[in-house]
Amino acid sequence: MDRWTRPKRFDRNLIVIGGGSAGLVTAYVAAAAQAKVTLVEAGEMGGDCLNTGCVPSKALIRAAKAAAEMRGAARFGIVPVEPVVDFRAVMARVRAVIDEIAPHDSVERYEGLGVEVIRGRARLVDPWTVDVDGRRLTARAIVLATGAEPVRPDLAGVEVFTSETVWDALAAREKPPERMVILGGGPIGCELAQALRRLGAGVVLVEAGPRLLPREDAEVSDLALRVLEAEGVTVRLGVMAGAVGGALVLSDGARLEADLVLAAIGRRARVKGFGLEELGIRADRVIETDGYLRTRFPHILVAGDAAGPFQLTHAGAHQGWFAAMNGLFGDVWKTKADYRVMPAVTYMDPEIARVGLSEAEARAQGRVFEVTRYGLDDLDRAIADGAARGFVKVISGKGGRILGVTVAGAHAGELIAEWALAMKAGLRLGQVLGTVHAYPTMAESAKYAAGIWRRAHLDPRLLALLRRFQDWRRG
Ligand SMILES: Cc1cc2nc3c(=O)[nH]c(=O)nc-3n(C[C@H](O)[C@H](O)[C@H](O)COP(=O)(O)OP(=O)(O)OC[C@H]3O[C@@H](n4cnc5c(N)ncnc54)[C@H](O)[C@@H]3O)c2cc1C
Ligand SMILES: NC(=O)c1ccc[n+]([C@@H]2O[C@H](COP(=O)([O-])OP(=O)(O)OC[C@H]3O[C@@H](n4cnc5c(N)ncnc54)[C@H](O)[C@@H]3O)[C@@H](O)[C@H]2O)c1
Repeated sequence: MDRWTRPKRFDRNLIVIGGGSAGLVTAYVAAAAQAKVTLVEAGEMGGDCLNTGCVPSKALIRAAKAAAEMRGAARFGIVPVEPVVDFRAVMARVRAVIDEIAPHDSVERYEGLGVEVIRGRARLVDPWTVDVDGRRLTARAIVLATGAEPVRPDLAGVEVFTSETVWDALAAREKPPERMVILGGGPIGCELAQALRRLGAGVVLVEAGPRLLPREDAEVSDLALRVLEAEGVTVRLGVMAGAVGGALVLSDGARLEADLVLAAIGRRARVKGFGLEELGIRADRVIETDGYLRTRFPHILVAGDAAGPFQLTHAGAHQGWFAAMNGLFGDVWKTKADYRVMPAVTYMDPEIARVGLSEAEARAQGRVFEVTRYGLDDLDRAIADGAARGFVKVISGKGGRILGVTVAGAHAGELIAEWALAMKAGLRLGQVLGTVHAYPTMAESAKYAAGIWRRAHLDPRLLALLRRFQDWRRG
């Protein structure tokens, strides 16, 4: 720190580098706190989520669902049809959805909220000064919200696309690829494998580890595998892809012909080329921070994918509040980023959603816990909807304290919100059970899961006593 002299005055309270979900929220929160804040974005406003991540993937998934419903209509007594997929029109809609959402993240919107937005590449010159294409700005605090980029596999001679480039490659095609290889069975790989398969692509999904979605419990991975295979995705587990003479060859010797190779093998923080090394700010897969999101300089903070560990849009937005507050007020008052209740959803069909601990995580942490399962094949609404597959799995502690919930099933991404609220509010399973849920809804699954937990905790002595009492009352 002694190498640099702190300016006596600053022209801004806060500079935010990066206009993705994390940077946008950071800037907005700072402006709401009446700070003079400047947001610098080198590429597209909205970052990864809007332009190459959540939004295009969810739009594609919706089109794929329409195709799957047409194929699967027989179970409703409707003659099924093989959909004619106009792939150009599908990709045009994906683009149109991005364009329709773009105003939410636009320069105009944020300027209206009191944020100064500068389009250009930012570089840290010293711990308080940012250079944007030759223009120097100073600020009391700086938030790095520079996001993450896809990890690229070492496949010499093979053209490999990533989530950053695959959308243009798909949009340029008349038809979905007949032979698509997707590397990586995480959320991106699983979501896109199913969606593109449903739209008519031939898909081989290659996962180096022994199961898909390795962050989830094994039964979730099994469900994802069964679903993908049933829909015609070829899943290869436990193999690595390599390149031999420009062709894709798996570690078991299988040679894969591919029209399009997509790597979805993880994402790492963007850390190069904007002055971090020169300031000695350490970074590997993410930029190193403390619990307050501060780097080794307490006034330089990080939010979003660049900070990790979640790499989710709403996690970045959540961190944005802490980064803005700790950046603006950290010298007098600071607060640790709170991750206890962080939902995550993989938008396969059925959706897979979790908040809090998985069973494996509870075990790894040495927690005393119990597992309650409720099968959605029992739920009236799920049966009526032809969606009677999946489960709710609750990890609970003493007295029904909710430690974590996984929901795998139709609308799981919506259902997890109730569990997130329950956890945030410190509600126990008994209170979920005591809440009236409308009939017939998928949300009733929460009440039924809580009911199973309750039944497992009934006191047999009290039941015996009650039985005797009722017998006595009959005379
Ligand atoms: C295919 C796919 C699907 C996804 N689906 C979901 C989902 O359904 N739900 C979910 O929660 N998450 C999802 N994600 C993850 C989500 O997109 C990211 O977690 C989120 O976008 C990260 O936001 P961020 O603000 O941290 O970074 P980014 O959105 O990457 O924003 C960083 C911004 O910083 C800019 N920048 C970088 N360096 C500089 C510099 N030196 N100067 C100026 N600007 C700079 C970049 O141009 C970029 O716009 C998905 C990701 C992918 C790839
Ligand atoms: N619905 C969502 O919330 C959503 C959707 C997409 C992405 N994301 C976020 O984006 C991030 C990145 O997603 P992702 O799916 O790219 O990464 P990931 O890290 O979640 O999964 C990558 C997978 O690739 C495997 N892998 C690694 N190297 C490999 C190789 N050489 N060959 C084959 N497999 C290999 C890993 O074992 C892992 O299963 C995630 O952290 C996730 O949080 C979220």
